[in-house]
Amino acid sequence: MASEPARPPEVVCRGLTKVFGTGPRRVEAVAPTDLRFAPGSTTALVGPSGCGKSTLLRIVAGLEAPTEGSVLIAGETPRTVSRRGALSIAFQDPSLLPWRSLRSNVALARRLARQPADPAAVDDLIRRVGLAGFEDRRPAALSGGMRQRAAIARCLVTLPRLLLLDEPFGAVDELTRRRLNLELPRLWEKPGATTVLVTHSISEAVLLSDRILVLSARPAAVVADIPVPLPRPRRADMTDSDAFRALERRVAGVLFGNGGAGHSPSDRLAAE
Ligand SMILES: Nc1ncnc2c1ncn2[C@@H]1O[C@H](COP(=O)(O)OP(=O)(O)OP(=O)(O)O)[C@@H](O)[C@H]1O
Repeated sequence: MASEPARPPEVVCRGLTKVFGTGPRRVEAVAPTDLRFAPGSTTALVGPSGCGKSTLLRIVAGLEAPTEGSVLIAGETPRTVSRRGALSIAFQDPSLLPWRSLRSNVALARRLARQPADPAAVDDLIRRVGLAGFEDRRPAALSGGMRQRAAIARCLVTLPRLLLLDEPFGAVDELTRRRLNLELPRLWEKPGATTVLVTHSISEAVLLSDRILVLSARPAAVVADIPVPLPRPRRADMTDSDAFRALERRVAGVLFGNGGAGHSPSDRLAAE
């Protein structure tokens, strides 16, 4: 990649709240919340379905205004950081432009971030996500797992300092998901981005993160802040270790309130 990336930022959220609608349609999505994400760390947000995880992530991304409170990314607003491509967000639905090739979809991210074209960086990233040879294919000619890789490549091509991932591997089968969980984090861990990830999978949260924030049912509030002191890079065999299993049980215990008994760690968090 051409230029040396800047240091990953600290993210500070103060007194965030989010209320949608008014009167009978009023939905309180985020309770007053203070959050701090350390530079270069990966934090997973887990919580019951509909609790406000995506809303929180969208506020950090500047896509949604908080009702109250503020987000500062190394002292700047999300919009300022986003405008120069230093913040990227990936959604469960990769939303690639269907009429453009894979290469053109990835290259477009740099143009939108007003960064100079860098065809070599685009092709390098496509190769690193395992899609070499598919550069000229349109999204419809790629599998679901390939589209998710493409979306990650599109996110990373601007060298974001803050990476926000909303269920980025949610739409692929379990086997592909496990492979992507092991392969793709290396791409953003090496250059060092501050990363916040929303996931429904407890084992994915443990595998990917340095810290897991467990959120309550709506409105989202942090009910547990759990460090994940497993060495990096994470490897497939770690998921069988006692330390890994103990972390899964701890997260499940907070989520399900019974020590995690009766729930497999890969349970989708469907409780409302
Ligand atoms: N634009 C909106 N207008 C009104 N209500 C909204 C809007 N966006 C989200 N909500 C509501 O806010 C609440 C939190 O939604 P959010 O998508 O943040 O939850 P989530 O935890 O990410 O859910 P899931 O785990 O199912 O993806 C939900 O009740 C949702 O219906």
